[in-house]
Formats: sequence, C-alpha cells, structure tokens
Amino acid sequence: MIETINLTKRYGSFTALNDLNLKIEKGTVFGFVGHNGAGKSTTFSILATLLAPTSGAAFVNGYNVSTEAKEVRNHIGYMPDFFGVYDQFKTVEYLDFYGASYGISPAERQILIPQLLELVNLSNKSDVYVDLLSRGMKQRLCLARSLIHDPEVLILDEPASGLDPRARIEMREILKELKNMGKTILISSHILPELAEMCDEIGVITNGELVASGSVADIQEQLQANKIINVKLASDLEKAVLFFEDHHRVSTVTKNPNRDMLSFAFTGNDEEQIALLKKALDHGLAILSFSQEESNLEDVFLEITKGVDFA
Ligand SMILES: Nc1ncnc2c1ncn2[C@@H]1O[C@H](COP(=O)(O)OP(=O)(O)OP(=O)(O)O)[C@@H](O)[C@H]1O
Repeated sequence: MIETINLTKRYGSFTALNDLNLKIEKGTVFGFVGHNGAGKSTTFSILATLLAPTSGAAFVNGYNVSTEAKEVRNHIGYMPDFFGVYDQFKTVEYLDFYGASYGISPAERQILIPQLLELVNLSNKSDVYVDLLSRGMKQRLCLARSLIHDPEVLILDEPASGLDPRARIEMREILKELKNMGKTILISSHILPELAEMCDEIGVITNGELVASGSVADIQEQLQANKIINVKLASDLEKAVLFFEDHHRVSTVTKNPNRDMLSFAFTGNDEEQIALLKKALDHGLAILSFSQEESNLEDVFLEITKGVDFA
C-alpha cells in the first residue's frame, strides 16, 4: 500500500510537487501520467527514500519514507528513469552482486537468479556482458534487479521509455505477470494508451498537482463533457439532421452526405442516450448504426491538460 498526504517538494522557490494526495491499495497497478517535468520522478524519488519532501508525508506499507527509510527500502523495488549498469559484469554476475548486497545467501541466489532471468526473458543472455545488452534488455535487467529481494511494492519510473514497440510489448507482458503475482505497482509513463491497458487506476499530474485520479473508465467519464455519437442512415439524412438538432442535449450536428452519416456532441447520460435512440426510431429514421466514439486516455489527457503551461 502506498499513501501520500499533502506531499510537497520545493526546489528553492520552485514548487515541483504541491499537496499530492494518493492512496494506492495493495495489489493495485497505478499509472502515474504526466507531461515532462510534471513531478513524476520527484514523487517516485521521495517514495524510494532518495529525496526528502519539503512538507507532507508518504508511507509505503505503513512505513514513513522520512523516518523509516530502511523498512521502506525492504518493501520496495525501485526502477529509476535513468540508471547505470555496471558494464564490467556479466548479466548473471550483476544480479548476483545485487542479491548479495541485499543479504541473500549464495545458495538462495543460485535458485533465484535463473528464475528472475526467465521472468524478464534474459535467460539466454546470462553470460553476456551487461554493456553488450540492448537498451530494452538493460531495462529488463534493471527490472530484475529491482525484484531481487521479492518486494511487495514496485515503483517503476518510465520502464518503457526509449523502447521500440516490440520491446514495449515485452515489458508490458512482464508487468502483467508481476500484477498477477499480486505486486502493488506504481508506474509512470506518458505512453498513455499503454498505461490504460495495464493499470487498474490512473492519476494524472500536471505541474506538480494531481488533477484527476480513479479507474480509467471513471476518469474518462468524469472528464468527458461531450460524447461524440456517430449515426449511419439508410435514407433521409436531412430529416435525421433536423431531428437531432432539435434535441436539447445535442449540439454541433455535422453531416457526411457521401457516407449517409452524421455525428453530434451529446451531453446526456446513458439512459438519455438510449431514450434518444428510441425516439429517433419512433420518429421513423432508418438508422443502420448508432455508436459512441471511444475516447482513449490520450484524448482525456489532452482534454484535462488543455491550457496548462508546460514551460
Ligand atoms: N534537483 C532539482 N533542482 C531543481 N529543479 C528540479 C530538480 N529536480 C527536478 N526539478 C524540477 O522539478 C520539476 C519536476 O521534475 P520531475 O523530474 O519530477 O518531472 P517528471 O514528471 O518526472 O518529468 P519527465 O517525464 O521529464 O521525467 C521539473 O520542472 C524539474 O525541472
């Protein structure tokens, strides 16, 4: 479990994080979404006990990051956005070194390390020097390193950044496995659709403030002022335009005569949408399809960060 209470971080007079309140329950995969400089890494560094907050508090599994750093470190696996790997090591030696530094016995390490390499798809690279690994492989090795002490909570700062599409998919699959293992995962990214797919909840941060949080569906619902509805007709497009224009929850009706389609913005709830469709059919409109445009998280993110000064 992760909790932050009015967490604030100032660098001199600059406020990087302002009264951040987060509550992430055990077993949740929480996506932290924000533009460059929004405050994601600052938050993660505080949770990883590497940076002291200016005010407020943060807890991991009930331990205070400021006063119980050792316990917090035992409970978290942290993958920073920039990390160094000791390139004079072979992959297996690298993990062995970290395992030893966590006090894991040689016998345990012998069992554990092949399992970890398998989890991150690096079994066939165990004897390769770390500096010869590709970027995606290094990211996965770093993930394996963060798992070596079997932490309950994972704090992953942009683990998919800089990866090509295939490597991203591989990373996503590994994270799914970790979720299935019951880990609590806090992950940041600006690759929003990917987060939407794998996260239970999302928090959107802009300029150090949490501007939205909840399930992906909740956020979309909260923030989607206008739904866009597309209607395809078998005939009578003009009659349909007049009908929809007349409805008090409908605005901006646009037609596409070449495809016998029209679309409009609708501000009603689901029941009102059903009632509108029924009324249209009762009105004699020959409707072939009536569908709401899916807005993805990318649209939502752009909508809620509209007007935010990213400078
Ligand atoms: N040590 C520091 N001194 C001064 N300002 C800093 C320091 N570290 C970060 N900042 C500023 O704090 C803000 C938040 O930075 P942070 O690294 O947390 O953002 P981020 O959301 O992780 O961005 P990115 O997606 O680019 O990694 C930025 O404006 C950054 O310039």
